[in-house]
Amino acid sequence: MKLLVTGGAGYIGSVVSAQLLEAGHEVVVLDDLSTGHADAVPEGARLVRGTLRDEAAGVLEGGGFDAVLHFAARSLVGESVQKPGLYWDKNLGESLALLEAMRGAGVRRIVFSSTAATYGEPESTPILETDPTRPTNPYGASKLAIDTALAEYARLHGIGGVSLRYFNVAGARLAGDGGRSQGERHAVETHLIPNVLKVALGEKESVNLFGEDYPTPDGTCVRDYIHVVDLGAAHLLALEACAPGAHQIFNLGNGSGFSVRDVIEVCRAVTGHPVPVEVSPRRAGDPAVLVASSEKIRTGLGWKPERDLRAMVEDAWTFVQRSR
Ligand SMILES: NC(=O)c1ccc[n+]([C@@H]2O[C@H](COP(=O)([O-])OP(=O)(O)OC[C@H]3O[C@@H](n4cnc5c(N)ncnc54)[C@H](O)[C@@H]3O)[C@@H](O)[C@H]2O)c1
Ligand SMILES: O=c1ccn([C@@H]2O[C@H](COP(=O)(O)OP(=O)(O)O[C@H]3O[C@H](CO)[C@H](O)[C@H](O)[C@H]3O)[C@@H](O)[C@H]2O)c(=O)[nH]1
Repeated sequence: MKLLVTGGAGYIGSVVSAQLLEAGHEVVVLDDLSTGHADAVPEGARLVRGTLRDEAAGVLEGGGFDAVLHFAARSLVGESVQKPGLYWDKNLGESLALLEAMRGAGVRRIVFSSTAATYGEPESTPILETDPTRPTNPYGASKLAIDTALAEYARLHGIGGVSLRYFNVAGARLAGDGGRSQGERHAVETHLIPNVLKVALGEKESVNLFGEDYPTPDGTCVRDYIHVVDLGAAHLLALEACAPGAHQIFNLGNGSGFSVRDVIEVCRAVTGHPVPVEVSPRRAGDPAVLVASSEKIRTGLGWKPERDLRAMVEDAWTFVQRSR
């Protein structure tokens, strides 16, 4: 297939672009490089630099594209609380421009990066796709609005859409001899594992642990971590599953929860560094427990994660060491 990958210069989009190329697809990346890196775009993919609003229609029109994989977004929860307008504009507004561009060009399949943040504070665990969606911040609300728009474009314009609701994505794609590995390198890093690894690298003295008074076994937040390569495999299946006129939603997590202390322990074991911890107050808006039921994608699309938390930390650790 000929595919447009929005956000393909970012962490997840660059990994999935490499997997798509490996599977024999043709890839064009559209990215404004607001948080991505041109050199993360894998060899063999063409990069068009620009926003969805400015460039999507021009790229898609007459381009012979079969489908779009839509990763481009602003995704810092804290920033979204400070600047809700930016998140509505950049996430919902630019996604609507993309959907209109697809409609104009007759491209009918889209796989979209949705998020666990659409659920907000869950009522029960593990979270099912049918559970209530009550986002607690503008980031999650803007992503939920895009899911809703996709359902309308499916119903009214015959688009085939799949929303994948990622839980906590981690790890890296390590390339073989001479190839370029891809992983997380955000200028503003809020995610737990890369922040712990910065301590192991000696770039930070200690890791902040945001809250140890949660109603969880060790008092720290519990999350469901998924390896970025397993996540990518789900995109290939989702692409095949796009059916005109239907919008489907699947959770994407490994289905087991690890506390912040568990994660730090695994990082200590992998790096051999003691990783000092500084306990700080809770981070605003963090739910105590977020664990996915991934039954629907396992039975519906035959997806199965193959990599555990230790593999995620090992690959992220190899990546950051190679990137120094
Ligand atoms: N990382 C996670 O754990 C996680 C969890 C849930 C959902 N997601 C979603 O997955 C997607 C990818 O996340 P990531 O961690 O790779 O983020 P990232 O910031 O590394 O990648 C996003 C990419 O999109 C580009 N971009 C942003 N806005 C754009 C626009 N309007 N036009 C063109 N390009 C634009 C950026 O330059 C960047 O390259 C996002 O949609 C995010 O919301 C990520
Ligand atoms: O330096 C840090 C960073 C994080 N944490 C804690 O570690 C856990 C995981 O935090 P991350 O920032 O790594 O991930 P989140 O669970 O906050 O975020 C993930 O889920 C969100 C939905 O809730 C969004 O989808 C987001 O993009 C995705 O990365 C949280 O309890 C957080 O408080 C720390 O203690 N110290």
